[in-house]
Amino acid sequence: MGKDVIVACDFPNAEQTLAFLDKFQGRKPFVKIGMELFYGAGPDIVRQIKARGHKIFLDLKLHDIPNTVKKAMMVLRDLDVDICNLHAAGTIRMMEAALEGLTRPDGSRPLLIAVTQLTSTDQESLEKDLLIERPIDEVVMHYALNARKAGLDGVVCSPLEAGKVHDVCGADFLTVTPGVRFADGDVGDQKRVMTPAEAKKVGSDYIVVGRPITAAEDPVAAYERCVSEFIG
Ligand SMILES: O=c1ccn([C@@H]2O[C@H](COP(=O)(O)O)[C@@H](O)[C@H]2O)c(=O)[nH]1
Repeated sequence: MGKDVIVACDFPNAEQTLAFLDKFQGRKPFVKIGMELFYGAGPDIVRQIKARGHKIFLDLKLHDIPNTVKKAMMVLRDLDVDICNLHAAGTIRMMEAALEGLTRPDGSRPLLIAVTQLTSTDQESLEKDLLIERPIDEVVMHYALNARKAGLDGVVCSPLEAGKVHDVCGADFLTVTPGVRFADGDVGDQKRVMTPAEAKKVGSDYIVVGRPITAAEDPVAAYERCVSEFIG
C-alpha cells in the first residue's frame, strides 16, 4: 500500500454516503467507515462501498477484554476490508487477541492498526482527564511500541508524531494520521493538527480527512487539493 488520502465518510446513512461518493465520478478514493456510518447503515454499507471498487479502512476502534475483541474481529474479518483498528490502550494482550481473531483460516487478514492517543486530545486533557502525566508524544511512542510488540502493522496518530513513530518503530510501520486541516481551514474539535503538505514532509503514510472534504462546497476539489498537497 502506498501513500494515500483516506476520506472519512462520517454520514448517518447509506443514501448520503453513496450520493457523496457519486460526486467523484470514476475516481475511487480510499474510504474510511467510522462508527456513525457503520451503526447507522449496518455492515452492508461495507459490502456496497467495496463493490464499487473503493479500498476501505473500517474505523471502529475496538477496546474491550481480549476474548470479546478477538470474537468481534472474527466477525469483521469476513467483511474483507483493507484496514481495521482498535485502541492500543486495551493492552498488548488485547491487541494480540485481536490479531488472532482477524486472521482468516488461510492466513490472510486485513491490516490492523492501533489508535495511540486521539487527535482530539492535547497535553492538558491527557493530564487532567486521563491522569497521564507524561508528554503526549512519549505516550504515543509507548503505545506504538506496544502495538509493534503485539505484531500490528501500524498506528493511528497525529502527523505531528508520524516521523518519530517511524524512527522508533521502523519505516515500514504504518502511520495513519487524522488531525489534518488546510492552512486556511477550521480546526473544529481536533487538537493535534497539520496540513496535508506538512504531513507529507514528516512522512505520514496515510492522511485521514473528513470535514475539510465532506463539508466543503466542492468536495471533489477539496479532495484533489489534499491529494496534490500530500502526494503531489
Ligand atoms: O485519533 C483519531 C482517530 C480517528 N479519527 C477519525 O478521523 C476522522 C477525522 O475527521 P475530521 O472531520 O477530518 O476531523 C473522524 O472520522 C475521526 O473519527 C480522528 O479524528 N482522530
